[in-house]
Amino acid sequence: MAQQAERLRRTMMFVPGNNPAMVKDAGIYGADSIMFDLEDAVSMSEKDAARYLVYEALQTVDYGDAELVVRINGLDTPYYETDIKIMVKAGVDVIRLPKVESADMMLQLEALIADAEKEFGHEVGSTNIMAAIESAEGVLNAYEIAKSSKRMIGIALSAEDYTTDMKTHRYADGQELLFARNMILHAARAAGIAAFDTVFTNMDDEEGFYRETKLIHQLGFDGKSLVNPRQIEMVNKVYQPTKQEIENAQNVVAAIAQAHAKGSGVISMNGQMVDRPVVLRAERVMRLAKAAHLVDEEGNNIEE
Ligand SMILES: CC(C)(COP(=O)(O)OP(=O)(O)OC[C@H]1O[C@@H](n2cnc3c(N)ncnc32)[C@H](O)[C@@H]1OP(=O)(O)O)[C@@H](O)C(=O)NCCC(=O)NCCSC(=O)C[C@@](O)(CC(=O)O)C(=O)O
Ligand SMILES: [Mg+2]
Repeated sequence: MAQQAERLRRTMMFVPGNNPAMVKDAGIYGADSIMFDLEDAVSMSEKDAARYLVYEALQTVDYGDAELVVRINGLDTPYYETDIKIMVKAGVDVIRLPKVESADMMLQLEALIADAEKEFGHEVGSTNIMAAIESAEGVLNAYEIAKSSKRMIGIALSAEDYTTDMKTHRYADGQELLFARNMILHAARAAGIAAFDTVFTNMDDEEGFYRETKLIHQLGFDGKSLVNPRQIEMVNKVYQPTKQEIENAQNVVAAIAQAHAKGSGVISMNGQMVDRPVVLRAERVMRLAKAAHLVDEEGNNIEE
């Protein structure tokens, strides 16, 4: 079972499952999660080929310590049952269900995954799941979806389909996504799972991508779905803690160590009581700093 809370998922990059070159090289770009797509990036005529290619790649290609996700086809298609079987057989880390509108859909997915885990001798419960919310109904049901299963690692906003459903489209200022982003964030946080923002599809608008990534980082999203490796570095930069944030986090971690050495649960720092949310925030800052190679495994600064 992939580490749920501790795992960083700043970048979850879509890789068209029917593109051999992209599937083979997907691991060289450093995305935290690689998401092989069997759904909307793959035409009807290529569905079997994509499934077979991803099945083979999951078992033969070395993707390093990236989390391996597959977006299967939706429950309203003839493909999803075979997608589930084959991806569980291949040992994928996470199955992402698109166009989710209810908790029942996640329970249906979970039952099919459990059957496949039993069939292929995998530990039942070892495959994580996540939901892509792509419609008004899905947004309104976000909380029930988020808490539908212990396997859930997160929920994601899929704004291309969502804005179509809302009879609008993507604008530069993102006002059309305000409600959906906040609903998905609050649902995920209330359910204790991760929240992922939507893809940004204009490859040439670096400024717009940076602005949108700064906004979703400020709102509290764990990360963003991506469509191109050129976007990875930008997201990692935005999620990189400042020197001051790292120093504060190092002080909190040192204060924890001192308190525990004295057998005390209460932590204080410069006379200020340090409570659980502060400790959790500091631990996340240290994980982000390690991922950005700013500190070593022990949390000590790495001189640039
Ligand atoms: C956009 C473009 C054609 C541009 O191609 P270009 O070739 O111009 O890109 P370049 O930058 O020139 O490529 C430089 C090098 O990177 C390689 N490379 C590029 N992209 C790569 C990649 N993704 N994975 C691995 N490798 C990659 C490329 O092969 C080259 O390798 P090499 O030749 O060896 O140098 C390409 O990126 C692409 O196809 N993206 C994936 C699109 C996709 O998956 N759409 C479906 C998911 S969204 C959706 O469904 C909506 C949603 O559902 C979303 C939700 O649910 O959240 C909703 O409703 O909102
Ligand atoms: Mg979509």
